[in-house]
Parts: sequence; structure tokens; C-alpha cells
Amino acid sequence: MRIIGLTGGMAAGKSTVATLFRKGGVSVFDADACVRRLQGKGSKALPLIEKMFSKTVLEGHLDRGALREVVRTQPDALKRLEAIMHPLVRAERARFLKQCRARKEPFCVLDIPLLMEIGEDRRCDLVVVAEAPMSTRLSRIRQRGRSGGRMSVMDAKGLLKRQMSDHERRRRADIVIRTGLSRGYAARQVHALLHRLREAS
Ligand SMILES: CC(C)(COP(=O)(O)OP(=O)(O)OC[C@H]1O[C@@H](n2cnc3c(N)ncnc32)[C@H](O)[C@@H]1O)[C@@H](O)C(=O)NCCC(=O)NCCS
Ligand SMILES: Nc1ncnc2c1ncn2[C@@H]1O[C@H](COP(=O)(O)OP(=O)(O)OP(=O)(O)O)[C@@H](O)[C@H]1O
Repeated sequence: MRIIGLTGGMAAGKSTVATLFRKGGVSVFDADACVRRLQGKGSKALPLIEKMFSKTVLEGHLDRGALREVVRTQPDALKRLEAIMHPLVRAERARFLKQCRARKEPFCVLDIPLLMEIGEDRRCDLVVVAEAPMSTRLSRIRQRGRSGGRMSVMDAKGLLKRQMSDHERRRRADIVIRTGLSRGYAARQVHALLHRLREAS
């Protein structure tokens, strides 16, 4: 089975590209969704988060706004949060790969925002980067923030600093999908890639 790593900066359009792969019949592991699942009610991570960051769990639910605020204002908080989340995400990822192998799927996608930062790209057979200009991404983040519940540009900037530069990411990519233009254009690039992968397998 060939493992396709999918990554990109914040609001570049990874999830949109991942959906296109899914629609093309490919199994996708979504690391952000996995984090949210692992932080859900009754999850393993919640008691650990509650112990480390007081007042971020209310009546068994994670208060994401409160946790975002902690991450933004406490210098080492994200590192400590990652130390809780990353081993759990790693275990889920291993489970996903095992299931795909058991189903004898020819390839699968790992959609991981920090794919390169954690060195997981080295274990992928093909690394795909979703790329849109920073100005486009910031306006998408602003729009999402306005429609409620999501992080503001100010919150995002702290996380963006921890993500790899676009230049470095592009250098380590095998394929770049341009996601700064229309969705149709992104779809055509993914379809062409899937076609090539299927021809080669
Ligand atoms: C910081 C948290 C609470 C913010 O939650 P919120 O719902 O507001 O945002 P969401 O999870 O949708 O993330 C928004 C954007 O930030 C990026 N991001 C999230 N965590 C990180 C991180 N540790 N470093 C860099 N970027 C990150 C995401 O990929 C996404 O692009 C949450 O992202 C979290 O628990 N992060 C730690 C786990 C982690 O490292 N996740 C990255 C994928 S493995
Ligand atoms: N051509 C395009 N390709 C991908 N996304 C696009 C495109 N045009 C607009 N968008 C929009 O950009 C926004 C961000 O996309 P998406 O959620 O897929 O990004 P992401 O990289 O997964 O974000 P994050 O890592 O912050 O969760 C969405 O609202 C999406 O609809």
C-alpha cells in the first residue's frame, strides 16, 4: 500500500483536498478531526487536559475557546498539550493504516497539518502539499472566525509561527496542489493525480 501524506499551512485547503480524495474512493486519516474526537466527552485525553489546564473542561466538555486562550497566552502550553495529544493521535493513525492494509487498499491518505514538523513525511511514499498564498489564507481564517466558534487571526498567528514556512514545505513536497484559486481548479488537479496514481498501480 502506498501512503500519501497530505499537508499544508493553516487554511490552505487541506480538508477540501482530502474530501476530493475521499470522493475519489481513497481512505483518508484526518489528524485535526482525530484530535477533536480524542478531546470529546468521555475521551482519554480529557482528564489529562483538565489536570494540566484548569478550567478548560466544564461538565465533561472541553471548552475550546478557553483552551485556545491558554495556548495563546502561556508560552509552553501548546508543547504540553501536544505531549498529551500526539501519542494518542499516533496510535489512531497506526490503527487506520492497519485497517487500510487489511482491506488491501492500493493507497491511502494521511491528512496531517504537522506532517513535516513531526518527520512523518519521511515515512510516506508521496508527499502532497496544498498551497495557497498567505494573504488568501489569512482572509479565510478571518472569515471563519467571523462565522463563529473558530479561532481569530490573532490566535492563528501564534500557531502559524509553529508551522513550517511555505518555502520549506514546498521544497519537501513531491506534488503541490494549488488551492488559492477556484475549487474546480483544485478538483481537476486532484483528479489528475488520482488518475496518474491508478495508472501506475
Ligand atoms: C490548539 C487547539 C485547542 C485549537 O483548537 P481549535 O478548534 O480552535 O482549532 P483547530 O483544531 O481546528 O485547529 C486550527 C488550525 O490550527 C492548526 N493547529 C492545531 N494544533 C496545532 C499545533 N500544535 N501546531 C501548529 N498548528 C496547529 C490546525 O492544523 C488547524 O489548521 C487544538 O488545535 C489542539 O488541541 N491542538 C493540539 C493538537 C495538535 O497538535 N494538533 C495538530 C494536528 S496533529
Ligand atoms: N480552491 C480552493 N481549495 C481549497 N479550499 C478553498 C478553495 N477556495 C476556497 N477554499 C476555502 O478555504 C477554506 C479553508 O479550507 P480547508 O478547511 O479545506 O483548509 P485546511 O487547510 O484544512 O484548514 P485548517 O488546517 O485551518 O483546518 C474553506 O472555507 C474552503 O472552502
